[in-house]
Amino acid sequence: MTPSIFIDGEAGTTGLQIRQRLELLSNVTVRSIAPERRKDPEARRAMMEEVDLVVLCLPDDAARESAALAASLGARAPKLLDASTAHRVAADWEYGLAELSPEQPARIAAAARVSNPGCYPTGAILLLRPLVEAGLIPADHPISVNAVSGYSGGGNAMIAAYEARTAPDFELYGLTLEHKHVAELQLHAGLTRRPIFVPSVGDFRQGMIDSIPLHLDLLPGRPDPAALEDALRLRYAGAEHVRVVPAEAGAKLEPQALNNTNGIELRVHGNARRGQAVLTARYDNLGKGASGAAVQNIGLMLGVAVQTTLPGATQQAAE
Ligand SMILES: NC(=O)C1=CN([C@@H]2O[C@H](COP(=O)(O)OP(=O)(O)OC[C@H]3O[C@@H](n4cnc5c(N)ncnc54)[C@H](OP(=O)(O)O)[C@@H]3O)[C@@H](O)[C@H]2O)C=CC1
Ligand SMILES: CC(=O)N[C@@H](CCC(=O)OP(=O)(O)O)C(=O)O
Repeated sequence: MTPSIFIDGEAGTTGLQIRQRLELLSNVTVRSIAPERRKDPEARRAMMEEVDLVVLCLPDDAARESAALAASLGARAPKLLDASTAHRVAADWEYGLAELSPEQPARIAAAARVSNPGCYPTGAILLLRPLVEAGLIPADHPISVNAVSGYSGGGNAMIAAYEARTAPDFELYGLTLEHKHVAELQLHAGLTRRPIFVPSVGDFRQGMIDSIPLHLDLLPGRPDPAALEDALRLRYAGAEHVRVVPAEAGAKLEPQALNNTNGIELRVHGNARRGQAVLTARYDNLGKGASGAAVQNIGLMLGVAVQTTLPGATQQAAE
């Protein structure tokens, strides 16, 4: 029998994108409840009892409630994949970033509860963790992450505001330095010092860039940009969805090139003479930043082959 999946919150931005990707597969069945009962705990609990895996695409509090509903089923509880921020630093949930380490795919496959990574932390963690592990960046180094997202990152409410033309063309936010992604970014990048994180959102639907400036003369051994790029290349050799791309001199970077794919491009833009570098990660906030990664995790958790890119997406070398 093909494994079955219930998406709790399937009408939301992330839920819809996961559903679109799962509809391409013949080796899983997606089950739904009547739209008018989507917030009814009894209907959700009954559906949870019948499926192999539940994907939570809900606001954080609703995700916690839904996880508790599933736990109340005891031995009949399905596997859970949570797309919200609620469980990303919880010790009893596995972190669903398959490229976190060579062991992570097997850990995700074996876990009953997996939290899907946040959109912004995905790029920053993939850039920083290998460099911290290689000793090129000390764990307590002061790190700043600047990022820009398409407006779909703010879910249905932000999409409606941009489409009604009532939102600004571009704005910085998170300026209290308390953004919900910082704890996750710090933990999974392996940093002991809390990074500064400055997100921003612009008038385009989807696409994301994280960028991390570095003064190379403050790093141990004063590495040149090529040493950073080599470490990333070594770490992601053979990774299906991560591509380390040489930065071209004078190149510009726009955020939408990988939209609807599950790919991510990492670059080291360096100036050896100035002893400076900027690390960048470019991806789709709804792809590798959310639903693409979720479907990748579903494949691992259910042991089935999946397609993580939407049809019609520009085929990227990263895929
Ligand atoms: N957008 C993005 O780029 C990303 C979002 N996420 C995460 O995914 C989660 C969902 O976000 P997103 O899809 O953007 O949000 P949306 O606002 O687009 O969708 C949320 C969905 O959840 C439903 N919902 C809300 N409360 C309940 C409840 N108590 N019971 C059942 N359903 C409920 C909403 O229904 P209704 O509208 O009727 O209230 C809506 O359909 C969030 O935790 C977010 O952090 C993760 C990665 C990226
Ligand atoms: C533009 C925008 O508002 N983005 C959201 C992040 C997206 C999100 O909530 O998703 P995850 O935590 O699940 O990745 C924010 O900054 O809160």
